Amino acid sequence: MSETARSILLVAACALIDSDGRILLAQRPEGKSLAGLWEFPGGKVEPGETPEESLVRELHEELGITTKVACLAPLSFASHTYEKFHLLMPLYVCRRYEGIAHGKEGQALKWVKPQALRDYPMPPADEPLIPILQDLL
Ligand SMILES: Nc1nc2c([nH]c(=O)n2[C@H]2C[C@H](O)[C@@H](COP(=O)(O)OP(=O)(O)OP(=O)(O)O)O2)c(=O)[nH]1
Repeated sequence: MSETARSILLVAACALIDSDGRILLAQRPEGKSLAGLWEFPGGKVEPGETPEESLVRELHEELGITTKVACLAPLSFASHTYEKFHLLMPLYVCRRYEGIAHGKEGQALKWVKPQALRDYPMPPADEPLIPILQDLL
């Protein structure tokens, strides 16, 4: 391994879609890395979890909504080198869930039309995912 070798960080993320075809973005809070940027809900996959199980858990913890592994459809992934790690982030689409999303950890949320995604600054890893979502929706 070279001196600059980074470990891979596996993060599962979700494009939650509402009945108007809008996508839910969450703002990263102050004090965290990439603070203020808008991201897809999700988080690190913990040991012993599948990415899908991790997302079902995170969506409940972060947004208070309930969904199922079977309601998560893989769409694409991000693969991006950050300074401290290499992010590998599968992106799922979820259209079937119960409850009303609210920022349970104090984070701002926004339902965004696909054409307006570029109005919300996102982490660099997410950039290539935008046209994929715009094509889908
Ligand atoms: N959930 C999510 N994370 C993303 C996206 N894009 C992106 O680069 N990330 C990065 C930010 C974090 O480094 C990591 C997700 O970590 P996390 O949400 O579980 O944990 P965290 O923010 O508390 O982590 P940290 O930065 O405090 O270490 O993935 C995205 O669209 N959604």
